[in-house]
Amino acid sequence: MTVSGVDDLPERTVRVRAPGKVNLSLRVGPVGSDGYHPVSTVFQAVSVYEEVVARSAGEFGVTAEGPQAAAVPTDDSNLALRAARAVAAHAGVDDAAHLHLVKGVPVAGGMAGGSADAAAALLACDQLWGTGLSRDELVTIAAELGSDVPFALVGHTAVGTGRGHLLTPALSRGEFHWAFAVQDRGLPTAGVYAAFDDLRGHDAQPLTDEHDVPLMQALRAGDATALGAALHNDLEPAALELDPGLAEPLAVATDAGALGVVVSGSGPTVAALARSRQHALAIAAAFTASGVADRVLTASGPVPGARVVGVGD
Ligand SMILES: C[C@](O)(CO)[C@H](O)COP(=O)(O)OP(=O)(O)OC[C@H]1O[C@@H](n2ccc(N)nc2=O)[C@H](O)[C@@H]1O
Ligand SMILES: Nc1ncnc2c1ncn2[C@@H]1O[C@H](COP(=O)(O)OP(=O)(O)OP(=O)(O)O)[C@@H](O)[C@H]1O
Repeated sequence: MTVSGVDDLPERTVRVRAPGKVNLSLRVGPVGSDGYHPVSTVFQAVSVYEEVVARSAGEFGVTAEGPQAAAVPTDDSNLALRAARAVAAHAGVDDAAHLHLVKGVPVAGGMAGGSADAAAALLACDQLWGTGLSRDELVTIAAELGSDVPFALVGHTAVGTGRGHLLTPALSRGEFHWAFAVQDRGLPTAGVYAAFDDLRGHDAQPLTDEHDVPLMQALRAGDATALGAALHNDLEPAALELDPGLAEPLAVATDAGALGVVVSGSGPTVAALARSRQHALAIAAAFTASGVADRVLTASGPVPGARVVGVGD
């Protein structure tokens, strides 16, 4: 309801939804002097969501709900809180906000759940405080928070270069269906990159973009079979080195007829590409029946990036 004379006031509660991601391809070059690895990656946003509810408050704070909420830090290291503070600092806002996170994306699962929280918090606080930051300003702040945060803002399908933060939208036709094997145990992203260095050492090849031509063609054609054959993750051997049990969900998905199966990002979530929504449910059932996942999810992609889904008192 709008009350005459106060409709210019910033709203007191803003709800934003942001998606998790799968790296359809993730190619990693030799580590740079800044400790980061150059990557060439193709992101797809999938219909597994984080929701952030931001409301005006006397001081900054964060709470979380969801199956793995206990694993989410509520101190200043929380990425959503850091995003809110970054908006306040950037726009010179004196207000604070409380953020409530409804977590649907696995925590420390390689699907960028914390990054989705950060992207959602950026958008929510911008709206809450009426700071009116441009898309470019939001993307710049996002890249300072983490390599995966810009993609959670943008969504759909995109090629990521640099640390993964420099995005170019990519064409994709139709809808792809996924089943995910989720583990309660997480894998630390920095640890997986370090294991990659140990395995590849100085043999990591400089990046070229020629490897992903078949994958990009498959996306443009909406060809799930070709996409399945083109899935690739340079971090997968490192994730398997740290968590050898991941071989099991990879094998179960293959046996269940997945078109392709890959560790998602830095893992440990395993992503299986299915022929249809029904087939995704069947692969998820196979994960459950064989006891190789603590939890299963099914989803489709691509989907849009962070979006305001509710504003109120
Ligand atoms: C594995 C991916 O999810 C694939 O999209 C990303 O590369 C990780 O992105 P992220 O979780 O947003 O990672 P950040 O928070 O930026 O970095 C966490 C740590 O991962 C390592 N890191 C991250 C990105 C990158 N291109 N090279 C790296 O070596 C660094 O040790 C860094 O300190
Ligand atoms: N809002 C948040 N939600 C979850 N974890 C957070 C959050 N903020 C900070 N963290 C910390 O970051 C770590 C990684 O969390 P996240 O769920 O983003 O991992 P991820 O999905 O593997 O990330 P990525 O795929 O981007 O590498 C967690 O273990 C936790 O300590």
